[in-house]
Amino acid sequence: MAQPAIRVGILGATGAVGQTFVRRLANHPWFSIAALAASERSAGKSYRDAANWLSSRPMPEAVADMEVVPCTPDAVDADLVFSGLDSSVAGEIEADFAEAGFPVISNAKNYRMAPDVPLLIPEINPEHAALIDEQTWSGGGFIVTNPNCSTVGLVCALRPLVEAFTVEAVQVTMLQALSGAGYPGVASLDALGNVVPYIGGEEEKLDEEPRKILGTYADGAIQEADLAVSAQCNRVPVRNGHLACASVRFSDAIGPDAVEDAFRTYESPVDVSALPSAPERLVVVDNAPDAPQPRKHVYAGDGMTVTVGRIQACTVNHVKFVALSHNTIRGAAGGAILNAEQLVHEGRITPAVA
Ligand SMILES: NC(=O)C1=CN([C@@H]2O[C@H](COP(=O)(O)OP(=O)(O)OC[C@H]3O[C@@H](n4cnc5c(N)ncnc54)[C@H](OP(=O)(O)O)[C@@H]3O)[C@@H](O)[C@H]2O)C=CC1
Ligand SMILES: N[C@@H](CC(=O)OP(=O)(O)O)C(=O)O
Repeated sequence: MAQPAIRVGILGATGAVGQTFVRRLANHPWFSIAALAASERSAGKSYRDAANWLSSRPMPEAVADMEVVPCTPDAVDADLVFSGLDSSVAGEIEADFAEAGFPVISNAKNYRMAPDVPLLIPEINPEHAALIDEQTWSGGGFIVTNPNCSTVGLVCALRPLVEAFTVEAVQVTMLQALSGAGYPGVASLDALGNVVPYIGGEEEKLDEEPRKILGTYADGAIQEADLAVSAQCNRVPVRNGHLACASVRFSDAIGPDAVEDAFRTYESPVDVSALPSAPERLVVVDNAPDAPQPRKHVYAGDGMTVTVGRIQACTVNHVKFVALSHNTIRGAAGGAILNAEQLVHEGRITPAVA
């Protein structure tokens, strides 16, 4: 299907996540970048001067000379906005845009657990988008969020298991990349040759977000999944890629072969061929004894596929495995762009009529 051109704004465009939005939207087949917005510190400057460009690939020419505008609805002329805003300001600014009638596709944590806000992964819970109809912003806009970057990898691996079996409990140890802390992030003397077993607020998000994502939509609300998750989160000296070392307890004695089969046969409820950012497979299994590794596997499916390996029987729970996801692509900007594609595909976002 030929898609109309949708003009997008990026809130927080100068930040680490904002730059990933810029890179992945620069040549997008449906979306064109119409506005780059950031704080008053950046507004009025060219994007080239305002952004401390972090990627090893060059800044797209088409945005380098665009003027950065403030994060206010009257300064942004677009059909939708992506938000890579710092969470200390995202709550208020995203609300202003929703009030002004914008679809807000947010990567920030502020509204994820709000009862009327979808916490969306199209290949897992596309029906949760119906929560948009429960939102009551005066200007008719809405907010849709994507999960925390560690939650994403874990739930993509859990979804095939929840569909095939009854999952009772999950114990997960996360090894999280430095890029998750943004730039400049963790001090080099803390990061180098070290592991920091604390990421503020992260374990709580992993305990609660999966229950909403894997929950059931009915009559304008989500019934959370009955599933206990206990997480321990560590910052490790890796550039990109969050590794989840998980063990799962089922209601019955499910073994590793059945779990591997569930990963291999999982079919997304949406037609992924219709969505430009969707990978062919949400989850792939790699049975090499030393897979998955951030350096070798993090760009599976252009950073949108989760790689699972080390699937084994567990003597405490039933089965254990390791799942790797790209934290700033599937776990942030790539996931948000995929959400917007799904909402366009469903007809919930359309270009404004001039
Ligand atoms: N890094 C990652 O892997 C992940 C990050 N996230 C989340 O994404 C969000 C952004 O993270 P990250 O990109 O690392 O953060 P950065 O600090 O790199 O970027 C923050 C952005 O917010 C803008 N901003 C800050 N204050 C204001 C303000 N008062 N008004 C308008 N804009 C403002 C900044 O603009 P300026 O440059 O002008 O200051 C910048 O564009 C956070 O909510 C984070 O928790 C989520 C998942 C993964
Ligand atoms: N806390 C995550 C990144 C992040 O900002 O998460 P959230 O989107 O939930 O605020 C990490 O450190 O890897």
